[in-house]
Amino acid sequence: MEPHIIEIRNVIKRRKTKTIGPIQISIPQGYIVALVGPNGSGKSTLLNMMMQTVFPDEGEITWFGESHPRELPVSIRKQMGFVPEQLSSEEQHMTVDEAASFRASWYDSWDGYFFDELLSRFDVPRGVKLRKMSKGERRKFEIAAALAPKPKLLLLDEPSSGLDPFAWKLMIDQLHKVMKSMDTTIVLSTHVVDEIRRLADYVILIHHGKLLGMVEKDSLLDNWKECWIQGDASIVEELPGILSSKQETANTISFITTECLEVEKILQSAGIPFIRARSLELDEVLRLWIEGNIPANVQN
Ligand SMILES: Nc1ncnc2c1ncn2[C@@H]1O[C@H](COP(=O)(O)OP(=O)(O)OP(=O)(O)O)[C@@H](O)[C@H]1O
Repeated sequence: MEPHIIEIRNVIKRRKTKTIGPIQISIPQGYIVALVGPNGSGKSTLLNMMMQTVFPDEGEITWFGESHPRELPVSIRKQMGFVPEQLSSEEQHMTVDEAASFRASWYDSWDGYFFDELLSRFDVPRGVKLRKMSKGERRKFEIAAALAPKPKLLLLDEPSSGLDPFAWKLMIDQLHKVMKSMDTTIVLSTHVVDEIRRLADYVILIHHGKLLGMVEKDSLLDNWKECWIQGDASIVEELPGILSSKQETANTISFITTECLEVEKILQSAGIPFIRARSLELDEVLRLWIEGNIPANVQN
């Protein structure tokens, strides 16, 4: 069985206006997992519970196979990096160099050369206090500082918020690099479809605090397709995962399926070729999933 770096079992967090959970997820080691969902769905709350800056009201979380319901030991925290939604208040009054030496003293694995290289590639001014920086500059500092200790587990809350396109591309490249070279597991919340497409191995979808499931991104893109074949509605009625269909011409019908790989096999054995097939865009898939259409191979 694949090792899991974090396991979340029946976790519930009650907020004033919303309950997040119950949530049950296992994050596989060495992958990038995108946490996706509309505003207020509970992504930041979940990341904060994974970092133990928020405690669940019910359920259990294990890190590297260990449960620490009261306090995460320093030895575990040192293996984790976190870019929260908001910059921590104590660092706001520090310059980049002060904040970096504060973090370097805490993380044994801090790689100062890597940090310096990232800062210069991101073009972050060093002598300025963090609170006086632009939103994007601060974000770039935070990403560089989270990557510098090369953590085993990296939690990123909307990391690209405020980044310009050049910094965004650099961030994507660096996350790939760290993941590959250090076998780092990355969990990131995002609203950016291109970020999910470029980075994620798995997608977790949350809506109104409820977990809708976790699925391999490639399986979503390979299976959720719009297809055109020769035939009529009677053929489509027999196919799995059909969400909708439309008679395009007298003998051409188009349909959307969530199980294209299976559909392809069935049509092949019936000798019916695809005229054309196109993968749905990720945002279309996520919308249809939120509307209650469950992907094949979903884990929940
Ligand atoms: N500290 C808090 N106290 C009370 N309610 C909170 C608190 N933090 C979050 N909430 C509520 O919990 C719900 C989930 O919020 P959360 O920030 O986790 O969502 P999100 O998915 O990260 O949203 P966004 O995409 O807008 O960042 C929201 O309804 C929010 O109002």
